[in-house]
Amino acid sequence: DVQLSSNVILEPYDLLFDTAVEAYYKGDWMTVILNMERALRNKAAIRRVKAHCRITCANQSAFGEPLSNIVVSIPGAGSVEDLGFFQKIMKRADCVNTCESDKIGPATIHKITEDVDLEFKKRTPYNYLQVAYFKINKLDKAVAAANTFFLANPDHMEMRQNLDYYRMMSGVQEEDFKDLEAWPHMAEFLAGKRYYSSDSFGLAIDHFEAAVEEYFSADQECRALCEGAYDYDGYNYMEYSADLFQSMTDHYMQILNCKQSCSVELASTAGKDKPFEDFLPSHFNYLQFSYYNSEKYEQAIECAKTYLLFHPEEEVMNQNLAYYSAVLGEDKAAAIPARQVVKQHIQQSLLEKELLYFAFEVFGITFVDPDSWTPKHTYRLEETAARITEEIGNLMKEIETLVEEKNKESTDIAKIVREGGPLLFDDIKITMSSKQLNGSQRVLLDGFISEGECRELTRLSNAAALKGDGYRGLPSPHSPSESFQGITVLKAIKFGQEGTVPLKSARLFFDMSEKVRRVLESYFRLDSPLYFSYSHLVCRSAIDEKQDDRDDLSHPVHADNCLLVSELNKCIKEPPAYTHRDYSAILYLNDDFEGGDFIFTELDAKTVTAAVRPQCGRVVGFGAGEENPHGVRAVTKGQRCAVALWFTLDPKHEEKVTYLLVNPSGVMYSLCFYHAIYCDGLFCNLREGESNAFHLLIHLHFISFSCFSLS
Ligand SMILES: O=C(O)CCC(=O)C(=O)O
Ligand SMILES: [Fe+3]
Repeated sequence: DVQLSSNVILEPYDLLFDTAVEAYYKGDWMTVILNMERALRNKAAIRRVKAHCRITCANQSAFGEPLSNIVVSIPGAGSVEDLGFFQKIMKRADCVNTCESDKIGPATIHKITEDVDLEFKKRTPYNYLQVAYFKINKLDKAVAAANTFFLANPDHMEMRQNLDYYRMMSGVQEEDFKDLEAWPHMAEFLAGKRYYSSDSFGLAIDHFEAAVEEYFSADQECRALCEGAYDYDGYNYMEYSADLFQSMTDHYMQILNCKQSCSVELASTAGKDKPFEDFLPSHFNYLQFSYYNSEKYEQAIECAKTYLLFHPEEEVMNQNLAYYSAVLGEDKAAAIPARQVVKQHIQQSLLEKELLYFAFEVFGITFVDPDSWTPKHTYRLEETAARITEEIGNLMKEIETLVEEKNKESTDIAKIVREGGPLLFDDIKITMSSKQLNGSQRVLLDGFISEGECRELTRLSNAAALKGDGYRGLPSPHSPSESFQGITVLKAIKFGQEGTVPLKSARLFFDMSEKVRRVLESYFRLDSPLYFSYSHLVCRSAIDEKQDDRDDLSHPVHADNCLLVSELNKCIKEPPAYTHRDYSAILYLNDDFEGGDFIFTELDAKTVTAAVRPQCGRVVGFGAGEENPHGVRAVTKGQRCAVALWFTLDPKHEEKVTYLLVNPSGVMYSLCFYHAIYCDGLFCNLREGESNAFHLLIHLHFISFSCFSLS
C-alpha cells in the first residue's frame, strides 16, 4: 500500500509505463516488472489521493454553514451572498489543490494523455507483466497477470492460449487465476453469490455484508472522483463560451450525472458486458433470503424493509416481510427499521435526480436515470412533461444501446459492398461505378444541383472569405501556388444570421449536404445511417505569378481516414487520422478553371487509377479508407470550388453543430446541437422513420436553451 505521506512527488505513471515498455523491447524483464508494477501502484495511489482530498475538503469546508465575515442582512445583499457562495467554491478548490499537491506533487505532472489512459483501461500493463513474470519464472504472478488482462480482453486469442497453456502446467493452481484489478465490493458480491447458489447462506451473508460495506466506500470514492475537470466530450472545438453561472450549472449537472451513473459503474465487472441490474437493491434481496434461511428473522426483516425502500410496491417482498413479521411477532417486527445508510443513499440520490430533472426542464440538459427504483412521482413535473421525459429517457436509452451495439460490431460490417442502390432523385444520374473507376467503394454521380445553385454556393464561399473566415489570402495548406478558402456549415449559418451572406444560401449549403448524404447512404446500401462528420465548402485559386514549373498537386494524395505511408504501400488507421470517417463525397460547383482534376491512386500515391473532371452538380463519393487514396491535381488557372463532405457510421462522431430551426416564414433562427434536418414551424422534418418522441426531443431542446439562439 502506498503511504499518503506529505510532500512527496509521485512518479507519473505514464512515464513509468513508457520505461517499462521500452525495457520490454530490450528484454530487460526486471526493469519491466519494477516500472510496470510501480505504474499500476501510482495510478491507484493517485485515484485514492484524489478521492481522499475531495472527501476531506468537503468535510472541512462544507457549503452548509453561513460565512461569518460577510454581512448579509443589508437589503439587496444578493450579490454579497453570491460572493460568499463563490468564496466557498474557491476555498474548496484551493483545499483540494493543496491537499493533492502535498501528497502526489503538482497536478500538471500527472496529466495523462487519453492514449495512455486507454491502455490502462484495457489493462495493457498486465499483458507486458505476464511475459516478464513468465520469463523470470514467477509463474503464479504470470498467471494472475494473464488472467487479469484476459478478463478485460476476452477476445484476445493469444492470451487465451497462454492461459490454456498455464492451466496445463504443473505448479499452477486454480487460485493463481486472479483478477488483480477486482474491486473489493465486486469480489465480495461475487463470492456471496457463489455461496448463495450452493445454499451456503451463512457464508453468503458474510460476503454480501462485506459487499455492502465495500460498496459504500467504493461509492464514496467513485463519487468524489466525479468532481474532476469539465468534460467537453469531444466538442472542444465548439468555442464553448457559456457564462459563469451557466458553465457552473453545466459542470455541476455533469457531475451529478456522473454521480448518478456510479450505480451502473459499480454494478459492472470485467468479463460481463452488461452491469448487474438493480445492483444495490439486489444485495438486500439476497440478504433477506439468506437470513431467513439461517433463521435470523430480525435481520431478514431489516433487509426486506431495506429492499422495500427501493421498491415499496414489490409484492413478493411485501409478502416475505409479512411472513417474517408473523413469525417474529408483529410488534417486534414493526420496531425494526430499514438500514439508515440506504435510506440516506436513496434520499441523496433522489435529490440529485430532482435537480437533474429540473436542469433538464430548464436547460434541456439530458439526464437518463440509471436506476429502476426511482419512484415515478419524484418530480413535480406536469403530467405531459413527465411523459415526455420518460419517452425521451427511453429513447436516449435506446439510442445508447444502439450506439453501443454499433460500436461493438465493427463499422466495417456495414460496409459490405453492395453498391448500386436507388439514387432517390430523378435528376441524379450515375456516370461511373466502382468498376469504371477501377476500384471499390467509388461512384461518380451527376445532376445533384443546378447551375444557379452552384453559383449561389460559390458566392457563399467568396462572401465568407471576404468576411475573413477560412484562410483568405493565405497560401493553400497543400500547395504554395494556390490560395485556399473554406467555410463550414456552422459558419455559413452564423454569417447568414449576421447578414453577411444570404440566409437562403446558408440553407442551400445545408440542404445540399443532406441530399448528398442521403444519396450515398442509399447508393451504397448501407445497413446503418450515415452521419455527418464534417462538411466544408472549399475554393482553391491559382496564384497566377506562382505557376511556372509547378509539379506539385493542389492536394497531395491521401486517404481520408488513415495515414498513407506510400513508401510502404500502407495506410495506418490511427490518430491523428480521422479514423471515424467512413465515407467521403465531394460535390463540385464549377469547371471554369485549369487543372484541378480529382484523382484516385494506388497505395503508392503515384499510380493513378482514375481521374475525375469536376463540373457543377457532380459528386464523387467513395469509402474513406485505404481502398481509396486520392488527391487533386494542381489548379493552374482560375478558382475551383467544391463542397467536401465526410460521413461516419458512428453516431458518436456525428457533427453536432448543424441543427437548423426554421420558423413558419422560412427564417432560421436557431441552431441546435443536433444534426437533424431543418425544422419548419414547430416540429421538425426528420429523416423518415424517426419516432415521434424524437420530434418532441428536438422540440424540447428548442424551447429550452440548449440551442444557440442566433437571433
Ligand atoms: O477537392 C477534392 O476534389 C478532394 C479534396 C479532398 O480529398 C480532401 O479535402 O480530403
Ligand atoms: Fe480527401
